[in-house]
Amino acid sequence: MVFASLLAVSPTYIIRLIIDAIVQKNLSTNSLIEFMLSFALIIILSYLTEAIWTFFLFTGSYDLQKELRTNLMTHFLKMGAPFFHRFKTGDLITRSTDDVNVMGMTVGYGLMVFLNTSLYLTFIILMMIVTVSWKLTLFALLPMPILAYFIFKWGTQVDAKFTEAQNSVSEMNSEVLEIVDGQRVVRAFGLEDEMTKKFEDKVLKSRIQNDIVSELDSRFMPLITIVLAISYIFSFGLGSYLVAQQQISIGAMISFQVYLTMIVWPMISAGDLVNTMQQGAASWRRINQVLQASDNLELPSNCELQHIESINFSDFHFSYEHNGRQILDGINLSIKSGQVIGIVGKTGSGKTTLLRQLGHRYPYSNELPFINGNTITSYRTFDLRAKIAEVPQEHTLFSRTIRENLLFGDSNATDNQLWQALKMACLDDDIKRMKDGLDTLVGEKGISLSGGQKQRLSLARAFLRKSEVLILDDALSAVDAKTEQTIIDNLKSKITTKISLIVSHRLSAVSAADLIIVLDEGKVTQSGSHQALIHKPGWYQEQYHHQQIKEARKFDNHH
Ligand SMILES: Nc1ncnc2c1ncn2[C@@H]1O[C@H](COP(=O)(O)OP(=O)(O)OP(=O)(O)O)[C@@H](O)[C@H]1O
Repeated sequence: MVFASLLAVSPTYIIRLIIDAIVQKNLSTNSLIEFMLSFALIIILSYLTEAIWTFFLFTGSYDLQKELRTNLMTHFLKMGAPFFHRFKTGDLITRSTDDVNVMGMTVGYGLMVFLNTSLYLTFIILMMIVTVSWKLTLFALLPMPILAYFIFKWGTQVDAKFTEAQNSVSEMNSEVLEIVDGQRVVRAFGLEDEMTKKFEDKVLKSRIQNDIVSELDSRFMPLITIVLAISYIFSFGLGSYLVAQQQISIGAMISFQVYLTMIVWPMISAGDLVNTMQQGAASWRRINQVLQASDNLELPSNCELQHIESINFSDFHFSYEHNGRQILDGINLSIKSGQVIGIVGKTGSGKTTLLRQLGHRYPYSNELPFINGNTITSYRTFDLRAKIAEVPQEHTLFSRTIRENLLFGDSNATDNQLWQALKMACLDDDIKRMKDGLDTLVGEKGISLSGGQKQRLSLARAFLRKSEVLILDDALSAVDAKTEQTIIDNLKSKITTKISLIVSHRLSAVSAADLIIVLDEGKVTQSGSHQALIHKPGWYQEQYHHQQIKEARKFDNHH
């Protein structure tokens, strides 16, 4: 790098030697050829040294990008729900792509410009002082502090404005994801124009923010040109005077002007560098903000959880936000190994929340659930999650084959085991009918499967997990009553899971449970077996009659 900068400033010195030789009339053909050959050698060496160090610098920048992206992904995979409430998906995508690119640019291009500019400038100024005149150099550099002042002033503004611009890109990306994700609803409700308008507003906002950054950026170059023009005038005046006074040669004076011309590029780069560095600082803060963010679920406990024998909730309260509305309000529930528990109740009564908190999805409020008589937090979170298989309301399927989706449940499962799980979830016949069988691609989020098929695939995946606790959160809502019954029977007879928790709006799904609890506004209002509950006045009985009438009507309509 030092060598490259030295090479870059040396041709001007050769020019000076040639001019002085011409003026002194002692330029021989041989020395002219020597000068020319030196020029050629310098050009070749300059090319080689620059190419080599630029390559290494940019390789380093790509390494940094790789490292950052891997760190971000590892962090995302460790984080729980509160983290994803704080950062939207579009925002996380922007930070792991755009901001990482800016960081790479800062380290690669920025460092290159920084080293190049500072070394190059130092050498040019040294050459001005040593080979021409320190007085002339000082005089020529007098206007530079003005430049430094403005570069610093505008540079700090770039940081703030670029952060805003990146935030607006994050917002825009989140909007794209949401619209693409919900495009069916958008079309079904005829909201295309409205959504387009909303999106245009976001794009416009992002554009305005980026325009502000560009406007700040565009101020640097004209200022540098003006400051350098002043330097030219100063140095030309004093330079001519020094030549007239015979203090410096004409060659020295001309080479000084060439040095000044050479300063233009590093000065412009310096302006650009400030801009790049400020953008890099803003992006680094945005990346670091995500890397430092926690979901507040990390616990110091190190106790190994070997088996789950019992689960207890004792006067358990919970709210999502600190001091927020009580979602679970004094739950008492004892579950023993071998039991199937049904959880029913009005929508929004806290069923999903209760199941989530069994897996420590959100930070606990005050009380903690107990596993085997010990507080849940005394066990390693990893162990706890490994023992629980969950089929949530909103199933997640990956844009891969049916086989690959199933293997998420157990990566070592044989095809035979996959078929067994599919059979238990009553999906085997559907898959057999598909041309590619287990190798059928399910499309993004399982788009090529029906609602019921998606549910049953998630179910089969959970069956493969060989967990000790199986949670079905309204996981059978999209299958017909007969299939539902077969699945529930399989669950009771064929699956080795010790504890099953079934949330359902259809009472038939929980009728075979050992214990059913009815939740209402976070409280257990009724509990008992299906038989006991249908004979007790209350929500369960009302719901049972209501659903029976509905089933009877459906039956009549069919016949
Ligand atoms: N992540 C969350 N942050 C804040 N509040 C939430 C969150 N999830 C659910 N809630 C609130 O908690 C309450 C209980 O929701 P929950 O999903 O547990 O009910 P549910 O009984 O499972 O409902 P459904 O039968 O409709 O699925 C609701 O009022 C809901 O608005």
